[in-house]
Parts: sequence; C-alpha cells; structure tokens
Amino acid sequence: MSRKISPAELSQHDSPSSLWLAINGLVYNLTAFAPSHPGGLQILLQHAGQDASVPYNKVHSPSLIRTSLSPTAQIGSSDSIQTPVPQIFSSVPTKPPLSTLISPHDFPLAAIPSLTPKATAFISSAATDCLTHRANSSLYSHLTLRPRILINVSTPTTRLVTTILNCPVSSPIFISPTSLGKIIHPSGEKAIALACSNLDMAQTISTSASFTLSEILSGQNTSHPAFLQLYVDKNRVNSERVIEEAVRNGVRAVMVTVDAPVPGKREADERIPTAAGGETLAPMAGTAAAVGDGKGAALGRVMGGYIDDSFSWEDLGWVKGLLPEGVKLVLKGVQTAADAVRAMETGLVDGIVISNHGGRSLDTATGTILVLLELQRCCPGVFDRMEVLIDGGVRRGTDVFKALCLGARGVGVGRGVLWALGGYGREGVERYLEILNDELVTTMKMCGVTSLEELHPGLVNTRAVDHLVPERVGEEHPYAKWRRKSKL
Ligand code: HEM
Ligand SMILES: Cc1cc2nc3c(=O)[nH]c(=O)nc-3n(C[C@H](O)[C@H](O)[C@H](O)COP(=O)(O)O)c2cc1C
Repeated sequence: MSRKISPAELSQHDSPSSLWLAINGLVYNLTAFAPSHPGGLQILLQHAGQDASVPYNKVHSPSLIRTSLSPTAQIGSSDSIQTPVPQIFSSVPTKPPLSTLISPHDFPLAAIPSLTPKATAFISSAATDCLTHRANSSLYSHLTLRPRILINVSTPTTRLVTTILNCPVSSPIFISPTSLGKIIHPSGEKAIALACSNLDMAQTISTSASFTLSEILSGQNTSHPAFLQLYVDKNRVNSERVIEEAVRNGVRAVMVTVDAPVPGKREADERIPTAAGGETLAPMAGTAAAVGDGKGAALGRVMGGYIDDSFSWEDLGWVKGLLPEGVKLVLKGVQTAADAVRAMETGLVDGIVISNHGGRSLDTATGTILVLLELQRCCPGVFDRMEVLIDGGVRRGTDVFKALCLGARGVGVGRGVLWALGGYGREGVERYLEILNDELVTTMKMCGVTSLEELHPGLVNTRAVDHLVPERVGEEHPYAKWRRKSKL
C-alpha cells in the first residue's frame, strides 16, 4: 500500500531539484526524468507540485508513465482530483500488436517502453527550448482546408504515384535522413530500406547511418529510389569516397545538408551518457571519433566532429563535379527565399529541401511551412527551376496534403519513421507509411481531388499565418534600418 501524500506535501516539490507530480491518483518523483522529457522540461515545471492528470492525459496514454519510469519513481498516492481519460492501449505494459496502431501518434507511445532512454532522447530531442521543433508541426494546424463538394471521387484507386528528383515513386512522402539507426533498432537503416522497397517509396540515407550504403542497398536487393544525405567531411577525400560508393550503389541524388555547419544544442540528448560505443556508433563515413568535450553527450555532436564548417557556396561546384550525369544535387536545409534564389542562380542545384533539421539545429528558426509560403510569395519562379521538397513537423496526411498544395514536390518524415522503427522494425515502418498514405488519400477525396496534379494553393486557407510570411527576397529587415557602423 503506497503512502498517501497530501496536496500540501506535494506542493513543496515544485522545482527542478525536486519535481513531483500527481497523475491519475499516483504521485511520481520526476526529478531525474524531467530534463530529458521529450516534450520539454518547461511543461513539467509548469505543473510541478500539483495534480497534472489533465495536461498529461491530453497527450499521453495513462499507461505510459507506469511503463517508462522506474518503479521507484512512483512514491505514493494522492486523492486525484481528476479522472483519467480512457486508455488508448491496455494498461498491461507490453507492446500493443502493430495492427492496433491506427494513428501516427500511437507510434512513439508504443515504442518508448522498449527503447533505451538514450534512444528516446536521441529521437525526440531538439535544439534548446524545442520551439522550432514544436512550431514545425503546430503551424500546420493553423492552416485550414477548403474542401470542394459534390465532386465524383469514386475512382477506386486514388493514385499517389509521382516522381521525386526524376525517380518514379508510389507516394510523394519520402524518408528524411536520420543517423545512427542501430541505436533505435538492430536493423536500423536496413529495415527502413526494406520497408521503402516494399512500398516503392524514396529513402534518404544519412552520411552518419549505422551501415554502409552497400549493406543498406545492395546487400538486400532493394529496388526503391535512394538518395545520399551528405555531411561534407573536413577531409574532403572521405566525402569523395562516400559519394563514389553512393554512385556505385545506384543512389539517384546527393542531398548536402546545409543547416548544420555546427551541431545543435540538444539538451535532452546531452544529459544522457552514451553507454554504447564502437560499432553501434560508428557512422557510415567512418571518420568520426566519439570524443567527449565536457559539454554533454548528445550523439549528433559527439559523432559530428568530422563535419566541415568551412563548406560554402563556392564548394558546390566541387560536389557537382563528383556526380555523374543523372545524379541530382540537392541542398537540404534551405530556410529563406534569398537562399532558394541563390541556389537556383548557381545553376548547379537540381532541388532544395526546405528544412530546419526538425528543429534540431537552430532553435527559433522559422517553421518550414512558413518558408514554403515565403517562396510562393517572394520567388515563385524557383518552383519551375528546381524541385522544392520539405520536411519538419509532418505528422498527418493533412500536413502532407497542405505542403503539396503549397508547391512541395515531396514531403519528408523523420522522427515518425524512427518511432515506428524502434517499436516494430521494418513492419512498423511499413505500417506507419501506409497510415500516412491512407490519410493523404482520404484528405484528397474529402477535398474533391483524386490525383496529385489537381492540388493547388487554393485548397488551403493560410490567412492565420500570412502576417508571418516575409514579402520580399533579401537581407533587409522590413523597417529596422539602423545598423552598426564598421569601426574599421
Ligand atoms: C514518464 C512520463 C512521460 C513520458 C515518457 C513522456 C513522453 C513524451 C514524448 C515521447 C513526447 C514527444 C512526442 C512526439 O515527439 O511526438 C512528449 C511530449 C509531450 N509531453 Fe510527455 N511524457 C511524460 C510525461 C508528461 C507529463 C507528466 C506531462 C504533463 C504534465 C507531459 C506533457 C507533454 C506535452 C505537452 C508534450 C508535447 C506534445 C506536443 O508538443 O505535441 N508529458 N512526452
Ligand atoms: C534522430 C535524428 C537524426 C537525424 N539525423 C540527420 C542526419 O544525419 N542528416 C540530416 O541531414 N538530417 C538529420 N536529421 C533531420 C531529418 O533529416 C529531418 O530534417 C527531420 O527529422 C524532419 O523533421 P521531423 O522529425 O519533424 O519529421 C535527423 C533527425 C532525427 C530526428
């Protein structure tokens, strides 16, 4: 029988050094867990020393807290003032059967109990206060749809078939590159490749993948389009070797990541020591040594020491020169109209990915759907000259639909795939992607369209965010004109 804790005693524990919460009649000591909470420390502090059942139940299954914290974190009971909401999953702390997962949101909740705390923090963490991470997805909810009615949408197959970077694919949704897949599932990127091959969807493979490109692609006879994500190595010869291997393995595009010249500060990940070493952490590039620098243990930073922060516009010609005819050059991480135009004007770039690394690089950077609108408003010509792809915060088929209507050729998903991989391996990734594709088809039909060619901006009402979208290309602030004078 657990100790009854009074509201007065509970209220004493309302700080980061002693953080207790009452949830659904039980009191938990979250002091150790709070700094790594994937939803951020702030929300827990806001409710510290109080009954947090309502905010908790709004976003989490009642069983999550029981299955993810150590039993010693449950320190007593309270007279809960709030009734728990119905459970999504059974209270038995086992993984629900994959067939019972019906929402993309089910995947993190199902995966977390079987992931290590480090893997959970690695997937869910984002830069500092996670504001860009949250804005990426919350901005989609401010865009509303404008369905057209009384249109015959009875066609048995609403086809999502399209091309991304000239590659035929079964869906405009593609897999964004994520590193160190083995930390999440023993088959890591290999499982994602098989899922993509089975579904005929495009996969982007990170330079920091846990397996080599030939292990991921040729080793298992996959047939889907694959792109290489490239972090340029301080030692350029290493990058030349990686590109050469990619070309040999049939990759169709090289996406150079340009939004992370230095690693982001991901505090949830920094705080959890890296238990695993050696093989699990060895990236495909094979050049990074896991060196502690006293700043924490975030995997991206510890492993990313090889990334060349001097890489600049002048170096794009060098990458282009390494690519045979037909292999596209793409910049991943474009965040302003000015840089989209600059990329186009180089004449070297075939596509861009509007991305902020899922909010993992620079916190308070603009949510990606706003950047897509900025391109529409300031430089629509880029859509004719380069393929514009987007990722960040895409959680639902409606999000994919909105991005496609607003001009994106392909829409990338990062964390969602990783939760699915962590919980259920290849089958999980397939089910997750199928759910997203189904949601996209449903949204299309509800809006009166049955093919991707029919999508257009008029199907989305963007007024709630239009005031946030810059009006012209350029460096200048719209009205703040005073600048520091150079002392020289
Ligand atoms: C052991 C306990 C908990 C675990 C394992 C946990 C886990 C998580 C995870 C994995 C996410 C991110 C989901 C995603 O990336 O899509 C998240 C977000 C969040 N969590 Fe928790 N959480 C816990 C406790 C709590 C509590 C006690 C509260 C409320 C007081 C809370 C409120 C939130 C909120 C508001 C978000 C953000 C949702 C969003 O931005 O979409 N969590 N949590
Ligand atoms: C665990 C993790 C690892 C990532 N690793 C890389 C990487 O190696 N290279 C890269 O360009 N982007 C990387 N990203 C960023 C993703 O490619 C993508 O831009 C982002 O996850 C999209 O946002 P979403 O997670 O909200 O879908 C990573 C993201 C996550 C979550």
